[in-house]
Amino acid sequence: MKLENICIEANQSVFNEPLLTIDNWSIGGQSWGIVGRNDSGKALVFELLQQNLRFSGCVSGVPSAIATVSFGEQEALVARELKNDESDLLDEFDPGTLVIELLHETGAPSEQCLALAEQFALTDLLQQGFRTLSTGETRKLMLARALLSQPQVILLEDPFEGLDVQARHDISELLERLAVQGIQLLLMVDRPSDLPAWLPSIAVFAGGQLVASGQASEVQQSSHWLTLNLSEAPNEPPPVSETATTLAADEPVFELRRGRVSYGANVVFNGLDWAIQQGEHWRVIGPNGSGKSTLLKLICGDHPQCYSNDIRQFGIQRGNGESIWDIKRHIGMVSSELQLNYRVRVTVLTVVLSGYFDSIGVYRHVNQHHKTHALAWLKWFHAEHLAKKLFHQLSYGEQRLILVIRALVKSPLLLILDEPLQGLDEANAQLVLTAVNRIIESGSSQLLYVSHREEPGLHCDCRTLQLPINVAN
Ligand SMILES: Nc1ncnc2c1ncn2[C@@H]1O[C@H](COP(=O)(O)OP(=O)(O)OP(=O)(O)O)[C@@H](O)[C@H]1O
Repeated sequence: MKLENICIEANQSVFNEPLLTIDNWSIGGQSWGIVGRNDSGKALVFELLQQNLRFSGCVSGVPSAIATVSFGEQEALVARELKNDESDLLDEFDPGTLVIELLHETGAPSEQCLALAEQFALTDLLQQGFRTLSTGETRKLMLARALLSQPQVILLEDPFEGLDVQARHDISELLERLAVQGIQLLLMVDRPSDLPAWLPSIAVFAGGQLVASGQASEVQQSSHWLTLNLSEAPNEPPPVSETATTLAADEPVFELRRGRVSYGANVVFNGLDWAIQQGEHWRVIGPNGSGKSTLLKLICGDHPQCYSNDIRQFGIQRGNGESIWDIKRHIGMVSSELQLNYRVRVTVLTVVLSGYFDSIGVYRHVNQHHKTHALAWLKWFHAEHLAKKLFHQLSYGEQRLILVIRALVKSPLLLILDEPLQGLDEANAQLVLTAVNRIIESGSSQLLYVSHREEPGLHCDCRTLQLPINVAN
């Protein structure tokens, strides 16, 4: 493959800088790592190779059998599933297309589907609906579908995000074997540390240009682009509001007694006794599918089994007539599910403002104080230039950053960050960690942090809850 004299223009205004220019990139037939900041233009390379947008210049030698594993593909599948959602007709939750059907859709023979399901630890989930899968399970399914389509080239956007340590290792090994067998992989990551060591070549994007490309070892040694651009956190503290807790001194922030969530015979957790006391910060860890997001949904009041559990939080015993908003007003939350569900057509500023009201979109009067404060947060994250843009037009990483800001604006009593750095480049990831560290120092929020990665930049004395927990009755 070869790209020559490429220019992709921004379509809003002739005065805009081009979104991406590439003078000459001989991709050849080998595999590449592609790296760059969230706004570097690197994601457009995938669009270009699939001829999904208008460009000038020459793209040659692109094989016809290309498979893509990206957040965009995942969103498209989620949208398709939503369209087919029959929950209203059935008057019960529609779990969506079965995993086995999604594998068969690729046209691959049944035995191949089953063999790949085995390889991706999906065998136990074959009869489960797409909408019930955990984040990591969904990522594995997307990869399996891509492989079953017999591609010559696979475009992979952040393929390791959301995977547990074992799955990361297994899938990296699998991709390496595929590359050796001659399937060409273009593997895009936001953080240079995520580039697998076995990739023979690396291309670096910055400011809408291809700035370095070649043999991995040479680019890594010579390219200052891989370490540069760690924008400094602002000197001034983030605009944290003071929140006074109204809880009695011995009241836990959250308490679950003998917690149990199950789907038919499938028990996610059982006998889980756990409390977040005032002043405590927690990390919840565990492999894909171990129940981390399920637990967070119990805390946020978003899980149907909230009421069959013994939960006390923010001074309220659940099930005593409280409204969901009585719970949510104490919580600021980021998760992949929230990002997938934030589908209204609104500006970035509106998304940030919706953090004050715990809503998707804003349906209440917004006062000037809220606006000024939201803009101060955007400014702190060097993101004020995004304020008037439409949220759904941002890159995946930019969207994640905006949702983190949305969770922070009201300085919630409980700050729940479920993989907050997914899709963020190194600079934005460090900014988020700095903000979280400072919020914790200020004592305004208690942190509940979920991630498969160790983040040395998070300076927090966290207690750890390890899932799964399944204590027999
Ligand atoms: N409606 C449902 N029916 C059957 N199983 C379900 C349903 N909803 C969730 N599950 C299963 O419950 C398990 C726990 O899911 P959860 O999202 O809590 O895992 P997780 O620990 O957050 O995983 P990840 O690290 O991949 O995000 C998963 O195996 C998932 O497939």
